[in-house]
Amino acid sequence: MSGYRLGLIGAGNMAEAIARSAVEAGVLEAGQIVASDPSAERLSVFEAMGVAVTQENRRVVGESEQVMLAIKPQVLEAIAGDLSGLSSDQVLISIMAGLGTAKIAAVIGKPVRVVRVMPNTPVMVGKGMAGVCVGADTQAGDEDLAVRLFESGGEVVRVDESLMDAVTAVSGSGPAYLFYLAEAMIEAAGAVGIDADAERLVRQTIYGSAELLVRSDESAGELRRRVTSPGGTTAAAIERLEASEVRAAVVRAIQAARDRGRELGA
Ligand SMILES: NC(=O)C1=CN([C@@H]2O[C@H](COP(=O)(O)OP(=O)(O)OC[C@H]3O[C@@H](n4cnc5c(N)ncnc54)[C@H](O)[C@@H]3O)[C@@H](O)[C@H]2O)C=CC1
Ligand SMILES: O=C(O)[C@@H]1CCC=N1
Repeated sequence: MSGYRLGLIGAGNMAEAIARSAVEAGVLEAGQIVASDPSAERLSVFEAMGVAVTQENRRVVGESEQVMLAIKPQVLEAIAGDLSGLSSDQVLISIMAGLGTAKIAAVIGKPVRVVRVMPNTPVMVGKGMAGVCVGADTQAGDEDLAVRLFESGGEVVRVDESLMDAVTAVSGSGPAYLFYLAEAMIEAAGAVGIDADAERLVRQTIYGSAELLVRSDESAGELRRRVTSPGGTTAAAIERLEASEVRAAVVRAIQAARDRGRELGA
């Protein structure tokens, strides 16, 4: 085995964000990473970072201490043969939604030391949230590199694997719910007559509110109540949201995401 510390199978958006934050934080040097992807365009992005690149997944498996699966879950079966060369010395880190550690080992066809991580896209700006769990065949400390990688791009919480689909639904998919809200607020700003400044008003409002939520010791509910003067403008809006059962819709949406994760892993 040659000297790569981390081999990335799949050089897409998440792999790029993870490699960039690891290199920027000094967890790994670019020269300690190799990435494989069928897309020459994606590989050129990694090459520009100083990462070694290849279109052969087998080379990544053969030359890396730890291998990260950053492909779509639907691609795993097609590349199972490429992963059959994994040895008992290697750790396999998976960021794929849905697929459990036992399922991954079953598809590969032998016991594998699988560490499962569910990150999210704010890792691109160093503000990610990742859930981490380990599979049955791991050894003490197998998750250490994964934890350091994802701590370099935000925060890490260790969870039981039974909760990974739930974590995926809450924080993995979570950024999309907030972007959806932003889209709706920008549309609404237009509907009440604001044109050029709509994006700016909404982006800064979400950014400032997120920072307030993170920095404050108060609950989200209390922060909301402080904006909501009795009989005022916010109360009028919240009454309409409650009447539209938006809170229940969010619960159902997160349950649907959790259930889709279970389906992907079945
Ligand atoms: N996008 C997100 O917000 C999050 C995604 N994930 C998980 O991360 C994984 C990757 O997602 P993204 O980076 O968003 O997708 P992406 O589509 O940007 O990256 C996937 C990459 O895999 C490559 N690929 C396709 N077939 C391949 C093969 N046979 N061998 C090697 N590479 C191959 C594609 O060319 C692509 O570059 C997924 O499993 C997803 O569930 C996890 C958390 C958040
Ligand atoms: O939508 C997905 O399946 C992936 C997993 C979490 C975020 N994106």
